[in-house]
Amino acid sequence: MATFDKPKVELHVHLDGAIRLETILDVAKKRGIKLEADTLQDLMQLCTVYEPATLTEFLSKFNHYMHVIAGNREAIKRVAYEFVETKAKEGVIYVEVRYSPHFLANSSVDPIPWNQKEGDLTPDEVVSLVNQGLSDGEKAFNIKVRSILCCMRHMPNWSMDVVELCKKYSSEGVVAIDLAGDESLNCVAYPGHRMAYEEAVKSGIHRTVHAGEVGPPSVVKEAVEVLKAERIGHGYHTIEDQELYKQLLEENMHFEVCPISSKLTGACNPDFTKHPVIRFKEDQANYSLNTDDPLIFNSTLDTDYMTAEKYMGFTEEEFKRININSAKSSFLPEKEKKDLLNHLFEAYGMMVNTSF
Ligand SMILES: O=c1[nH]cnc2c1ncn2[C@@H]1O[C@H](CO)[C@@H](O)[C@H]1O
Repeated sequence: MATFDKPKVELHVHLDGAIRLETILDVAKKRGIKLEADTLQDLMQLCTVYEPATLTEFLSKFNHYMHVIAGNREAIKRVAYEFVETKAKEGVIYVEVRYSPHFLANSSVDPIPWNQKEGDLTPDEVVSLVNQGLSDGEKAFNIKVRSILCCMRHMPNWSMDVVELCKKYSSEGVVAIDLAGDESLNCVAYPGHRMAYEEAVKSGIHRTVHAGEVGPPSVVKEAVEVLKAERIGHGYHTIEDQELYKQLLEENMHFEVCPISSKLTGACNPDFTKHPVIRFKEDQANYSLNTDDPLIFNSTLDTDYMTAEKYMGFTEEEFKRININSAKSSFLPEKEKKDLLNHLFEAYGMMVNTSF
């Protein structure tokens, strides 16, 4: 039985970090792509981070399989659909899933990623395909799914495209923009990212930013002050700047916490009993628990919850509280947010809060 066997909300998970190993093998076979591993076991060995590494080492894992899925319409739709099935099985009733449309394209993207040959799949069509897969999954597995499009830290020239895609596909479930990638390479957001986030503010596109995962509190500050982030991806290192942390607590900033990820990317002390989320919990901060990249961490949402329970003193009450906060901090419109909250209140045996 799951650690917290009740409906859950997940806000921080990468679609391309949540692909099934079986699917990678199967698509590679169908497309005639030679992989460095041809059994599930070997592929897992290749793609998984087992011991605490660095964010850069972790990000290099994507090199082993992204070329299999990228550029292939059927595979992209399939991955999105299967993702929804996985989340439904984990007891998630609402999930916001993120990815970089450029990383899955092989046309109208410079440079073409993963050493692919140029083809005719644009980032725009990638978003449309993912939307179809997610929407088919929503119907089949009866959960609600929305998506977030990622800008990449090292690719500021893609960011304006990303915000335009957010605008274009807002009626098809794209709810926000994100900035992901290697925070340890460059900490200050390039003008390309800043311009994209300014456009997001102007156009009413919601904003989250990976910040303070491995980087210093100044990256979090920049995310909030310059990029106008409404949520912070990870944000662990915020607590090293007490003044900033206090300010964000007062503003009820939402932190998207990913426990297992934070150990294996080297973002946090590998001793879970010293994890910053314990401080978040003590301060009754606004945060969620998430998987981030379950393929690479060989994890599930339950293993993240289990970790929180076993090493961080989480109780059923806290799990309920954070899921309610996650729903409140989701990027759904107010009416849908209320419906989601009511669903949770009912499932948790709580009074429906009409004052919200
Ligand atoms: O924990 C993380 N920190 C920063 N970037 C990440 C993390 N996990 C995945 N990605 C990056 O986001 C891209 C789009 O989904 C992934 O391809 C990966 O490069």
